[in-house]
Amino acid sequence: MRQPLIAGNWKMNGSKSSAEALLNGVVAGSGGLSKTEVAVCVPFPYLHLGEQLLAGSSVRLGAQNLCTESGGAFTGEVSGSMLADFGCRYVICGHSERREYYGENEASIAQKLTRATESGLTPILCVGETLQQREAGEMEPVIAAQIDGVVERIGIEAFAGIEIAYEPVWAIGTGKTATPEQAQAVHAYIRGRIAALNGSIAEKLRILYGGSMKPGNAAELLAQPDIDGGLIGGASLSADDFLAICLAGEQLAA
Ligand SMILES: O=C[C@H](O)COP(=O)(O)O
Repeated sequence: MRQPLIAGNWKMNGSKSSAEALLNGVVAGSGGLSKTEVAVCVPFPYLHLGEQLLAGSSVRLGAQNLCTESGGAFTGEVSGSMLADFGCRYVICGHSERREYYGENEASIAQKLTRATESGLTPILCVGETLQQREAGEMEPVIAAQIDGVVERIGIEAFAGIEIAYEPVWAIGTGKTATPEQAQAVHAYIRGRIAALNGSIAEKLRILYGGSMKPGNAAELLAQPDIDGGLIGGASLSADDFLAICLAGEQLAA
């Protein structure tokens, strides 16, 4: 069985004091978790705080983006090696908000995945369809293109060091969650697509679900055979809610 990964994506939320309280709350409440991996992907300015407050705990630190380049004259950008320098384990790549608002596409996402792995980080590659695409019956081709566009650039072997998050855009921050059956079907589709290229990588690949996962629906989503964790937005801003989701993962992994 794949070890569940519950990763919080704080997005652009918080302040120094709320970040400190949230990090302390997650550390305090996660001490008893041994079967579930827990991570928090914080805004760049709070990485140093995260590095300090997560030290000595099992909670991993992550970031939400990185530059396509490894260093140099790229004003405003942050490199993979800088993230690693602050103790990051994970970095989110290709989140739908970055695809929509910042023009990220398979070419730039593939570069980011390469920069991340070169720096010793584990990328969390986000894929997912919009409501319009789902209703038009284009869900599978959209997801296939998002995966294939990366695979053809970086090779399937790179997926041995990558996590995937399936995030239906229509479920992000909307309170609408994919049903466990809907999510499982897409997760199985993603795993099958990878398995067609490399069965052993597909078997080990963790595919997280993201999209209004909350304490009330986490257990039934995480119980699905191809759902290996969650990428949690809104609910990760409350230590209690986030820890309740982590506990759901822990109980299922037991
Ligand atoms: O990265 C996290 C996802 O965008 C899910 O966000 P949400 O839990 O607020 O729907």
